[in-house]
Amino acid sequence: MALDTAPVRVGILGMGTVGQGTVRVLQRNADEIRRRVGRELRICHAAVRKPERLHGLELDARVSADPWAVVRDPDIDVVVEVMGGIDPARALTLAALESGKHVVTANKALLALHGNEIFAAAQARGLMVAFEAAVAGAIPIVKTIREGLAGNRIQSLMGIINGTSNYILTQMYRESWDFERALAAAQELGYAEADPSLDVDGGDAAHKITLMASVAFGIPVDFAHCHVEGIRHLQRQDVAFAAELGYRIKLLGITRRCDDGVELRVHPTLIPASHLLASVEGPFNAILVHSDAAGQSICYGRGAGGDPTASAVVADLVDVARTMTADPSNRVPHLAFQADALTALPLLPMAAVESAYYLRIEAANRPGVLAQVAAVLAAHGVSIEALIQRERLGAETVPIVLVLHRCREADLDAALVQMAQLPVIGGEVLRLRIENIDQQG
Ligand SMILES: NC(=O)C1=CN([C@@H]2O[C@H](COP(=O)(O)OP(=O)(O)OC[C@H]3O[C@@H](n4cnc5c(N)ncnc54)[C@H](OP(=O)(O)O)[C@@H]3O)[C@@H](O)[C@H]2O)C=CC1
Ligand SMILES: N[C@@H](CCO)C(=O)O
Repeated sequence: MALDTAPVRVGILGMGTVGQGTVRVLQRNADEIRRRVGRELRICHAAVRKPERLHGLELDARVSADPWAVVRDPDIDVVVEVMGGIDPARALTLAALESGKHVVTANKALLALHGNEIFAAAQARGLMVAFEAAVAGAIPIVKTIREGLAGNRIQSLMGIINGTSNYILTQMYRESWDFERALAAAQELGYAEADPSLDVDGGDAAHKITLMASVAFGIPVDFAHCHVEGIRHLQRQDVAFAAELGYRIKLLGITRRCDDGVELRVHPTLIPASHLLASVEGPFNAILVHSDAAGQSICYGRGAGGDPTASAVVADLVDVARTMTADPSNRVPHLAFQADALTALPLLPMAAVESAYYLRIEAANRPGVLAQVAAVLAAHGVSIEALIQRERLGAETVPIVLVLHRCREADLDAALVQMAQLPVIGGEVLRLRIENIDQQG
């Protein structure tokens, strides 16, 4: 059969960081891409709300202020959605599919919340929704899981998947900055989302781990059951105590297949300082995959930025261009498993999770306190592995840091409720989870 050599006609929604990066990469590598695909990927129509922000980018395409003009353009084969947000991105994506266009998107929030609806609409029409750029920027983790590890039973994924929070935690460790100063620097450097609470409160990482869990385990997208904690409440002293104990604190997205279902969670986590993930610093991302045949694999790279994210957008465009004329049933399924083989495994509540823990307790500076704390923990079957207590001469309260052996989170929850009632405990107890990565799957 002769190869179709007509240009693939691309419409693009949004011309910000990722949109401009996509145009740059398509222009810079046009020859290389054409050699790979056998045809040109041509941006024919772009939705640009503020042309003055294009910084001299030359766009040889029709330009409309209204994104609907791109979606309704009958001369477009693929729509790239890099506007972000839910509305109108959701309606535009569904309308693009309705009118027979494939979609490439970097919008993790949209897919984490509305992915099931969007993938079903695409499936019903034999169209592709490609989303490599939505997870960990340049790192081809979706392709790795969906295709490279397709022969494996995947057991767990654990990733540093938010560059902003990783940069903040790195600066808190390396420079002893407090959270606020590190966040301001991350914003200045352009790592943070338009709304940085998505980065520092864990929402962005939760969107990404939710999508990865679906691709790894063949489950529908279920953001509502993802447990999410961010890093706002961490203090410099926690980063320092963790280092003293031989750990680094990272905001991790974790998903793990267990006997009773699937764990899906994002929270700051202590990991051994000697583990490869601990050395992932600044805005970089890395994902550790445990699978039965391959064992452990790590993917590392730039999780954000115009050109790195465009790398993933363009790779998706190449995939779409290569298979748009193929029988849809012969394409790689959106979520790695055939749509009728997705299984809604139960997503486990945090109470059912087992973990080791770090506790920081602000306690009265007087004898007998430790004994009371230990007694409460023991009453709930929770045992202490290590302890740091600093003398502060004359101070009313002192921090006590405990490392706890693995226990069920429900047991620790019950112990913390009881501990909060001890008159010697001042303020909230900080609880962080510890993943001793090398020792568990
Ligand atoms: N930046 C990054 O490193 C990464 C981003 N992503 C995702 O990529 C997407 C885009 O992010 P990014 O490029 O950083 O965002 P930007 O804010 O830089 O760009 C978004 C662009 O879309 C435009 N836009 C938004 N709404 C509309 C609308 N209704 N009509 C027309 N134009 C509109 C904006 O215009 P205006 O300027 O007028 O508001 C802006 O030019 C998001 O989903 C993000 O989560 C994914 C991975 C990495
Ligand atoms: N704000 C995100 C961009 C990439 O999704 C981050 O910091 O990782």
